[in-house]
Amino acid sequence: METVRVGLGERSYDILIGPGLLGRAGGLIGPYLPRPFAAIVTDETVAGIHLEPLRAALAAEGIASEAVILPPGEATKSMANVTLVVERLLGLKVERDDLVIALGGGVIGDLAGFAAAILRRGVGFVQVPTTLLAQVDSSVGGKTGVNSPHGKNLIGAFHQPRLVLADIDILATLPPREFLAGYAEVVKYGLLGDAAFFDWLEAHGSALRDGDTLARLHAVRRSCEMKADIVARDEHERGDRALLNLGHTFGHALEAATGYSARLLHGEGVAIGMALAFEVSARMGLCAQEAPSRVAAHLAAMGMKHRLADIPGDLPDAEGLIALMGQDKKVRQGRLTFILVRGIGQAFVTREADMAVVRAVLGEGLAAR
Ligand SMILES: NC(=O)c1ccc[n+]([C@@H]2O[C@H](COP(=O)([O-])OP(=O)(O)OC[C@H]3O[C@@H](n4cnc5c(N)ncnc54)[C@H](O)[C@@H]3O)[C@@H](O)[C@H]2O)c1
Ligand SMILES: O=C(O)C(=O)C[C@@H](O)[C@H](O)[C@H](O)COP(=O)(O)O
Ligand SMILES: [Zn+2]
Repeated sequence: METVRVGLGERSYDILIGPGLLGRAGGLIGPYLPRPFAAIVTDETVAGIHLEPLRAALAAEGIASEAVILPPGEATKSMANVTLVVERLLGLKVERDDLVIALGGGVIGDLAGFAAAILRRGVGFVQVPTTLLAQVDSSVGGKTGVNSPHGKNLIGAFHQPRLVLADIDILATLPPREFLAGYAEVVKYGLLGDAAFFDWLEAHGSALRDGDTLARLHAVRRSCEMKADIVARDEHERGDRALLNLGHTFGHALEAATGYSARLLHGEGVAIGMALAFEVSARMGLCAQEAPSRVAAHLAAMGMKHRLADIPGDLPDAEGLIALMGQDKKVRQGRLTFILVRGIGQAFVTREADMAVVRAVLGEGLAAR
């Protein structure tokens, strides 16, 4: 088992990464519980595979548990479900000092974390991420929340978990499409700040995809190290943390345009958004033209969606997509913020993107559909 520490003063916590952690959950979570009880929030798909092993591991250490089970999918991340979860947790008499366990992907982690943040004005929670995306990204850093009809993640709170348990073995049951969507956020770390990690992913991405445990362990650990470092520097996204949003200004607009449906998973939108951010950067003369080609080549080699043409069904035109970006949380004084690049591993945050270039890149991508 490896440990990555998120250094946030009195809100610091450990990310434990390794195989077989779910079976040890009772022993690992027990020390954080004031009484032998935990409430678990999960979704139907994850519950069918991993809930009973978790409950058995807790019971083995004398910890009783109750579960709240939601439907799977991005549409679950709504205020209606926050209300439902909070009311169920209150019904279970979850106390201020109890812990909520989020067992699932980013949808469950974001929603359960937000429910914990507002329950009795804040109870603690533990992340047990079950997707690659959640292990490398959403379970770390304390961004919790849900979508609004106005846009992605617009309602939420910063609420750090007390502990993250990333069991690598759990990824064995993840469908390939979900694995690749999570892999987009892994690639993001290389592209935003670690060119050597991107080199490593080019060499080992297929082994990782095909189930190599050591490769998965390395990718999850390196991703968590990078995220922990950025979050410790800028917990509330006043500056550098926005680097973690590489590809997301585009990606979130695409998710809104596809109705938060199975047409486009979050990670798929991020992969396409990163390819667009690299293309915009090259056209603005910020980076060499080889950079977007290299990014697109790796995403394609992994079998990932990486072009607007890869999204099924209708999409708004370029103006429509730019209008959707208007609700992005990084908008300041009406100006869009983009994460652009000077090369692989050299991302930066800017409000000076050339909107004519953005419009042209979107227009060409849409025309190729
Ligand atoms: N808070 C953050 O910092 C942050 C970071 C990145 C993404 N996110 C959010 O995360 C969400 C996406 O998360 P996600 O990609 O994990 O999606 P998800 O939570 O919808 O999970 C993907 C699908 O896989 C299923 N699943 C989960 N684990 C499984 C397993 N081990 N075996 C089989 N099936 C399994 C789920 O039931 C679901 O159908 C988005 O809402 C995104 O906005 C948040
Ligand atoms: O942790 C962060 O900060 C991120 O930006 C990570 C992203 O991968 C993630 O999708 C996050 O939820 C996006 O945040 P938002 O503030 O743009 O909604
Ligand atoms: Zn993301």
